[in-house]
Amino acid sequence: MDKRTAENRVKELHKLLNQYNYEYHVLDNPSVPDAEYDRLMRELIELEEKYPELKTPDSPSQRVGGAVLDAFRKVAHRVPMLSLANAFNEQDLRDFDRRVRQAVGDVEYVVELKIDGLAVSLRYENGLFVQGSTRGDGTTGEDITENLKTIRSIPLRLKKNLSMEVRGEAFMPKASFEKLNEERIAKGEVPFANPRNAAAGSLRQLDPKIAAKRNLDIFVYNIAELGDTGVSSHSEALDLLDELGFKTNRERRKCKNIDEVIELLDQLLEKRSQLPYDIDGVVIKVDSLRQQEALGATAKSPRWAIAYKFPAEEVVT
Ligand SMILES: NC(=O)c1cc2c(N)ncc(C(N)=O)c2s1
Repeated sequence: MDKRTAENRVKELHKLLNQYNYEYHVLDNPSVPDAEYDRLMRELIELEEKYPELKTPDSPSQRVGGAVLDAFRKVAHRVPMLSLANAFNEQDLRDFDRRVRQAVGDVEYVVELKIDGLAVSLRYENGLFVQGSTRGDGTTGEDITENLKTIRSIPLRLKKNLSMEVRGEAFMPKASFEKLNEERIAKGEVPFANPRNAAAGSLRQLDPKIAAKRNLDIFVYNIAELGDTGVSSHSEALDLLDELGFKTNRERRKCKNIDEVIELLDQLLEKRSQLPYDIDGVVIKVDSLRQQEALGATAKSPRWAIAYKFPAEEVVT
C-alpha cells in the first residue's frame, strides 16, 4: 500500500473507530462486535508502525499512550470551577427559590443527579481534546490529560470542530469499585473506602497505564466556555453536549417551579440504590442562561444553582 492510500485508510479508520467507540461507551449500544473493533484497531496500529508520521496524538490508538510522569503540571482554569451551595431540606430549597425569584422573577429549573466522583475540566480546540484537568482549588488544577484520555467515553475528537471547555464528573462505577477492591485485598493492599476515593486515586496515578485499567467513566454536565452557539438554556446546552458526542446523564428533568423539583426528590432518592454509580444528591439549576447570568456567582459558588444532599447512604457490610 503506498503512502497516499495509507493516509486515506488511516483517516477512515479514525472515523470508524471513533464512531464504534462512541456507540459502545457513550450510547451503550455497539453496532459491531468487539472482534471487528479489535481488527480495525490492529490495522490502524500496523499502518502507524509502517508510516510513523501518520500516528497523531488524537489517534484512537493513543488512548493509553502517555509516558509515566514524575509530577502533574499546574493548569490555570480560564473559568473558575466553583463549588455548589448545599441544601439539606425542603425549607433550604424554598429559601433558595425565593432568593432566585426575588432577583430575576419566575424561573424554570433543571434537576440533575449529583455524581459522587471527581470534578474535571476538558478543553477542546477545533474539535480535538487538548487538555484535561482536576478542579484543584477551583482556580488552579492539575493536568491529568493522559489519564483522562484513557476514559473511553471522553471523545478524542468532537462531532463538530468547536473550541470549547466542558466540565464533568469522573467516577468509578460501583461494579468496577467492588472488583478493584477484591483484587487489592487479594494482593494484600489497602482497599479504597468508596468509589469516589478510588476514582480520585486512579486519576492521580502518574502512570496512565494504571489509570487505563481502572475502568473509569464520566458524565459531562456543563459548558464552561464556548463561542456563540445560540443555546439559551442549560437544557439546550446538555442537548448540544449529546450532539457533540459527550456522555451526559439521562436522569435529568426540567421543572416549571420549585414545587415540581421537591416532588421529584423522593423518586430520585428511590432510584439511588439501583444506579450503577454513586450519587450524593441532586443539583438544581436555573434553566435560562440569561437568568443565570443575571444571578451571577459569589466567590465560592453560583447563585443560580444549589446541591440538595441526600442522607449518607448506609453501607451494607
Ligand atoms: N461543583 C459543581 O458545580 C457540580 C458538581 C456536580 C456533580 N458532582 N454532579 C453533577 C453535577 C451537574 N449535573 O451539574 C454537578 S455540578
